Amino acid sequence: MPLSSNPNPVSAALRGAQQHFLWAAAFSGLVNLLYLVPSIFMLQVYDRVVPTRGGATLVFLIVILIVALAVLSVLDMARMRLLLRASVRLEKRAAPPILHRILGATTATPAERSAAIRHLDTLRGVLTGPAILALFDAPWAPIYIAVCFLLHPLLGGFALLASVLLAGVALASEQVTKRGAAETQIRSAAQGRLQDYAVQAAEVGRVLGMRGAIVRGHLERRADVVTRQGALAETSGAFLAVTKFLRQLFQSLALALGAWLAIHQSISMGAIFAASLLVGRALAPVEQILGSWKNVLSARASYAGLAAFLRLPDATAPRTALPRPRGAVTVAGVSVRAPGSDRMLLSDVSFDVSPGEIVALIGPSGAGKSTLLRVVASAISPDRGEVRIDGTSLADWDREALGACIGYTPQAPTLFPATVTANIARFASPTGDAASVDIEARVVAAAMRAGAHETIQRFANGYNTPLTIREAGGLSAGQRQLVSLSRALFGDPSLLLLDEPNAHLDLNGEAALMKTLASLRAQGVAVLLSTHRPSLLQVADRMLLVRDGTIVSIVKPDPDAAPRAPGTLDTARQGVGA
Ligand SMILES: Nc1ncnc2c1ncn2[C@@H]1O[C@H](COP(=O)(O)OP(=O)(O)OP(=O)(O)O)[C@@H](O)[C@H]1O
Repeated sequence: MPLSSNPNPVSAALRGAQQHFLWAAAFSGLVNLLYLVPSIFMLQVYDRVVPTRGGATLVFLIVILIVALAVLSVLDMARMRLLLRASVRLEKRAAPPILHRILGATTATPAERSAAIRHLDTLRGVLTGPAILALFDAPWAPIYIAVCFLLHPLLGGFALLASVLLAGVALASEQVTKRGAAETQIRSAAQGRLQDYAVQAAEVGRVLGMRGAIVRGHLERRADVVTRQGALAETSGAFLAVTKFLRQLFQSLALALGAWLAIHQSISMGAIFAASLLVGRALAPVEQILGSWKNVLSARASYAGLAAFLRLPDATAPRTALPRPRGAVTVAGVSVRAPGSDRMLLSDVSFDVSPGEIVALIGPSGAGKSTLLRVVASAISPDRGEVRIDGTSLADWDREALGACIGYTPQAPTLFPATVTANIARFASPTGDAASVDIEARVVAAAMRAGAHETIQRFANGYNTPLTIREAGGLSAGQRQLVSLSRALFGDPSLLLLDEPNAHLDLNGEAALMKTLASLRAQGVAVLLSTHRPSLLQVADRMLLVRDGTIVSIVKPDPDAAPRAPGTLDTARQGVGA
């Protein structure tokens, strides 16, 4: 499916479900016409059956009533089913591009990402909730008012006035609660995210005696949200109470007006009760809409939120297919600004990495090494400048195709809650037994190259060990790094981007990594890595010293120099920087 052909798949999906909405609207018209039947029944019973004592007429009227009410129920069910289908269609058409965008939009904040799918769920829920039925019923209120006019112009005028008054209350409610509802929703979502994070960080909080302070912070934010929600519920509750009061009053006043008109022999006895029923029916949608106004508001906010989210640039949108890259990297004048501020994390950085070359980024903490690697990996987009792979700008590569040829280990080895094999294979799905065997063989080969094979074999279920969401996947930091490295080497990448790949490795792991890097270089793989430990520099062809977001010098290691001992990187840095 073309994921980027339509910038807003939600509106496209809703437009695609137009037929369903049109039929639901048509059925609503019929349903609302049939709602008139009880009023007509009452009119006929009072005006025809009682005065004439016509038993046969009564039976006939009852049969008509039963048939009409049965048809009404069937139509009601049919329109509900149509709306259900529209919501399924929305899920099918909008969920895939939204999920792709959630993972693909490089400029989205975590809050925007997690809100996006919630917005879709809210919209889907509203499509099958009471609010939409009330919205479908509302346009038919004029029918009842028109019938009231047919009974007597005064009754019609009264029904019209009552509807306008109730609609006014609904509009006032919307105006008063709109801003508060949006603000409460934002604060409640932020509170939820902070709470989730605190759960993940509970261990550190407990050990460092921070629990009391963390709980206090949560309670303050919760109290704020609860107060706002309470105030909102109070306001909308008051509007709902006023609406209920007015509707009941208007319904009874309609009866009184009918009686007065009957006394003056302007209408029949039956019309008294029919008028009351009709006015009640005309006012019901207003009350229903007000009762589910919160849902209508959140649906509107969700639609706007999704539309804004879908306008964010998507680096992973499919592009024209290009041949498999050789891995030649060109970084040209790249600058990156800290999100939401003017602070430069990278300023006008330029360099290149050739196939078969190992380039190491070194420099003090916070210098910008990880940021640079993330830009080259296309995890974030630069504010200025560009990165080209084999001469083609990253923006023009198909990210899925390019990603399959890149090996990347982020600074924190992020693994997924799945088996070790699935993690290393990047969730590659076999389409037959042979393909399955092939994937397993490639997973083992990647793990062997990363020096992770023996370690993985010692896991409880070897390569089939499922990693969990909690407790860092159930692996030690070094084990996670080995699995992350294996994943980077899966699929014979032509470009390796390794952010401190040896930070948690023991001496054996580090030696295996150096051997693997040397052999990958011989195979023509381009490697860009960052490290604080000197050992990896022994295999580097060039070192770029990064400081304050710029490359301050480029150094080629002296092949005749004695191997550096651990801990001598700072001295080396000072040397290269001089
Ligand atoms: N998401 C972010 N928002 C704002 N500033 C950020 C963000 N990520 C990183 N930075 C800032 O960017 C600068 C460079 O960080 P980066 O992680 O690239 O440094 P590094 O050289 O990799 O450091 P280290 O060696 O400690 O890993 C730091 O000053 C950091 O505070």
